[in-house]
Amino acid sequence: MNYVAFNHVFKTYPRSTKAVINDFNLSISKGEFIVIVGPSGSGKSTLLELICGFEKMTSGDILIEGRRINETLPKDRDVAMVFQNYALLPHLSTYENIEFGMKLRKLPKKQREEKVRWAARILQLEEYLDVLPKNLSGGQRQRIAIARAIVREPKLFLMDEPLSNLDAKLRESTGNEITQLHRRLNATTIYVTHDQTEALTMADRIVILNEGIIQQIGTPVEIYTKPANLFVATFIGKPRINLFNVTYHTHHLILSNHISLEVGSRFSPLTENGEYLLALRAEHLYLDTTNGIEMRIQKVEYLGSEVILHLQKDDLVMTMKSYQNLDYKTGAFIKVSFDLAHAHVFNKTTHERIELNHEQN
Ligand SMILES: Nc1ncnc2c1ncn2[C@@H]1O[C@H](COP(=O)(O)OP(=O)(O)OP(=O)(O)O)[C@@H](O)[C@H]1O
Repeated sequence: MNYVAFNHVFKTYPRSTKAVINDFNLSISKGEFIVIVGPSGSGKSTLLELICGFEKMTSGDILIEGRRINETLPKDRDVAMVFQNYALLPHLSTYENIEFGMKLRKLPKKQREEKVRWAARILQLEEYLDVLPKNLSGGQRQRIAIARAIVREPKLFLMDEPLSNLDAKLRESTGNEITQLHRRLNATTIYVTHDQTEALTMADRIVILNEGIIQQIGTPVEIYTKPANLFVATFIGKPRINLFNVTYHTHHLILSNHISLEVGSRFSPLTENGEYLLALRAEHLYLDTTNGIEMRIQKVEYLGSEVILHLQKDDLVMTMKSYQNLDYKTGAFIKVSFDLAHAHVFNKTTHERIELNHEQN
């Protein structure tokens, strides 16, 4: 049985004609960590509000353990939310903040204490139990918010950009803590972010949302290596995937500048003289002094273990990642070739992925 299920969920806000959530369908297994990622305004927060019950669906159903929760009051839905701004009570200590919800639910004092101590141990908050939130770091405050959620032992955890107020270093360590905590508690989680790196590093499965419409559902590897459409290909991956307008002609892809790339039978699903979008990630370009296209280095981004080169030849621009030679100079010329075994092709009008023959090169 699906642990959580969304069936044809729609949401249109009053006085609006556009669906902010448009036919959302998703089944989640118990213990899964689902990351919903999309740009600003894609409907991520709205979706969480529908799950909590803070907003009402226009149509559709949400089920938890097979039970329809459409009409269930927010307080009875058994979901716990962790917000980006922590939402801690400023006049209460760490201990009291973690305990607060249990007090409201009138749990016996002894049980409350056991749970606070358990959560504080897991989230390494034991030394801060008497401290007020204002005297703690952002990372510690977010850990209190998570502790407060886990003591509820809810059926479902919802996390709304919990790392977005933290600096880069804390974001990484708190992200790792959330992943480890999830493994330890096996808590079913829906985590919302606009950050594709968080999605790739944390998720069991990613749901990519744009303008309220699911673009793709898949594991991080599936999403990265087989983007379902142009939106997914360009939204996921850093630097942004290279895009080229191409025409397919007698086993060749013709780029702008009339550059012609010979391609094998892998590309045979393409129509003769058809126009397509070719997409290739920066790590799939390589130095090729014999047959490469000569490009000028416009900019060098040195990242320590790798370098990103911004290359140009007339109206052809692309980025290339290099891991071996890191000593490149702006203004120099290099010759590069494409590793077409990793290329993606999209329909120029619908932007949908076209499956190539994967076995052959
Ligand atoms: N209460 C509301 N009334 C009317 N429109 C709303 C309301 N809340 C959100 N919207 C609209 O719904 C769309 C989706 O907003 P939502 O906040 O869910 O997106 P989001 O992906 O969470 O964005 P962000 O990452 O910026 O928080 C936006 O166009 C927004 O303007």
